[in-house]
Amino acid sequence: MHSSVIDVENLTKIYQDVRAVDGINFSIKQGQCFGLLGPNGAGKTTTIEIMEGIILPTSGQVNYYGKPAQADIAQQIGIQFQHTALQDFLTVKETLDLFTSFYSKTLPHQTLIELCDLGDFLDRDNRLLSGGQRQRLLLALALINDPDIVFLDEPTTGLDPQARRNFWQLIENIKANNKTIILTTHYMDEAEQLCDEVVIMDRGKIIESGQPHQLLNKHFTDVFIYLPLAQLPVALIEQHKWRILGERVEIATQHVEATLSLLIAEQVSLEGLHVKSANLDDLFLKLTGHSLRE
Ligand SMILES: Nc1ncnc2c1ncn2[C@@H]1O[C@H](COP(=O)(O)OP(=O)(O)OP(=O)(O)O)[C@@H](O)[C@H]1O
Repeated sequence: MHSSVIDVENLTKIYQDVRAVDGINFSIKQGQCFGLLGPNGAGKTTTIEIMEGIILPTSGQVNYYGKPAQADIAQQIGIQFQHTALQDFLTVKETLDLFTSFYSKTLPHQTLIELCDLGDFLDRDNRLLSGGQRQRLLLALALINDPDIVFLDEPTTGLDPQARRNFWQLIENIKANNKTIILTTHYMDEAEQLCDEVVIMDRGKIIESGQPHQLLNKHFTDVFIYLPLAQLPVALIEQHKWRILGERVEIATQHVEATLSLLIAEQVSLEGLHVKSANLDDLFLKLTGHSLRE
């Protein structure tokens, strides 16, 4: 059996003078949540639309289970698009009925309702759904044909923090069913929470790839300790990199325990102390020199 579900090989897409995707390669394994990250215009949507068979590449190819994707790939995958128009004047339940009629093989409605937590608003008109409810319905529609591979294109953009976290739980539920998930997102906390592996794209190229925590360990050795400025620990700053940020001092250390022990030995108050490791936002900034949300 072929070990990866999807192999993207030397994929390139050129629009007039724009190399939207520029010779990228990656593989996705069964059951992984795979993140495609990058700023606006990096080439993420173009890449997943080629993978979904919606647009053709200029060169290169996408293999599913070791073979070039066939024309009927849409029947085997599930897609949650960024901007799906839902039919007005239909309820959530009627929308499930409508989409069920498009496929020969479908999941029972009760399974979809439980998996995507639709029970509270089944009889509500699509136009009256909150942002989070709408995304949950769109997720159910992406799962309706019980696909093994699910594409989620920025599924939590525009949701409030609570709705985002609720949605993450649904994605975890889908992962637990051994589905392979391809996720694009602007939110680095989301990628860190959900993705087993990520590729970071910029200007059509992959600039880094791997497991989020491996990437962070590879690129960052320092952990940051923050203290109120009034507690500026003189003994400590002699031995560490540090800088003042407004009302706080930031101390960089590679040995958190030793640094904290030193603080305690110096009888520095730990009131208001905060410890932070680098995250994928920091990594992106380091790799590209600009922030992901610019
Ligand atoms: N149909 C098209 N014709 C011409 N240029 C295009 C077309 N589609 C995309 N592009 C260009 O290709 C580049 C990559 O776009 P793409 O939408 O894939 O980026 P993205 O990473 O998905 O961005 P976003 O996060 O904003 O969705 C951009 O410079 C974009 O302007």
